[in-house]
Amino acid sequence: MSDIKVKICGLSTEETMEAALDAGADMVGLMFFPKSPRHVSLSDACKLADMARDRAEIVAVTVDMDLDGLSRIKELVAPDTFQFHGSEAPEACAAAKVMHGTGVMKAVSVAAKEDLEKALYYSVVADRILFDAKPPKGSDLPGGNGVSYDWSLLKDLDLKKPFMLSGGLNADNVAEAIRVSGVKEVDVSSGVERDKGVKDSNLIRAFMAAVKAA
Ligand SMILES: O=C(O)c1ccccc1NCC(=O)[C@H](O)[C@H](O)COP(=O)(O)O
Repeated sequence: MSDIKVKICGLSTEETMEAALDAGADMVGLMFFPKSPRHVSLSDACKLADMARDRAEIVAVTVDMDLDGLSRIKELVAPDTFQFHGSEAPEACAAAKVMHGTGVMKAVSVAAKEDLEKALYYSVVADRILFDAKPPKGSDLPGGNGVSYDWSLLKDLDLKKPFMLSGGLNADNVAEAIRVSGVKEVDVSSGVERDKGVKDSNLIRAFMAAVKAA
C-alpha cells in the first residue's frame, strides 16, 4: 500500500463526494470559479463540506477572488485550505493565511523546467504547491483541462514544502506519473469524470485503487 496523498478536485454531488471519502481521498476540492463546469453554489458547497469535515481536508479552489468572496466562503463553508489557482501574488497568499486562518495551496502552471522557479517565491508563504499543467491555448479554465506535462521535471525537486502533481492524471497513468516524478502527492479532476464536469464514482474508486497499488 502506498502512502501517496490524493486530492480529488471539483466534486459537486453527494454521491461522488461519498465515493471519494469512502475510497480514502485525503483532500477534496470544491470549485468556486463560475466558468468551471465543476462550479458549486455556496449552499451546495456547505452540504458537501459538511460531509467531508473531519474525514478529509476540505479545499476551496478559487481564481483571483476578491477578499469579500474569500471571506464569504470562509464564513459559510469553513474550508481547511484555500487553493489559489489564478495570478494571486505571494503577498495575497500570505494575507489570506493570516486573515482566514486557513492553509494555502498555490497552483503553479508548468510546461517547461523554467516554470518551476516561480514555486520558490510561493513556497515561502504557501503550505503546499500544486504543479498543474499550463492550460492549452484558448482554454477558459486555468485548471481542470486534462492535459499533462513532462512529469520528470519534478524529479528530485527540493522545495522544502509539500507539493502535488496534477494535470491529465487518470487511473491508467497515475502509477507511471508517480514513478517518473517521485512525487508523494497527486491531484485529479477530469480523469475521474465520464463527461466534462461530471464525476464518476467508479472512476474515483479506480483512481484511488491505482494510487494505492503504485
Ligand atoms: O477544474 C477546474 O474546472 C478548474 C477551474 C479553474 C481553476 C482550477 C480548476 N481546477 C483545479 C484543480 O486542482 C484540478 O484538479 C487540476 O487543474 C487538474 O485537473 P485535471 O487535469 O482535469 O485532472
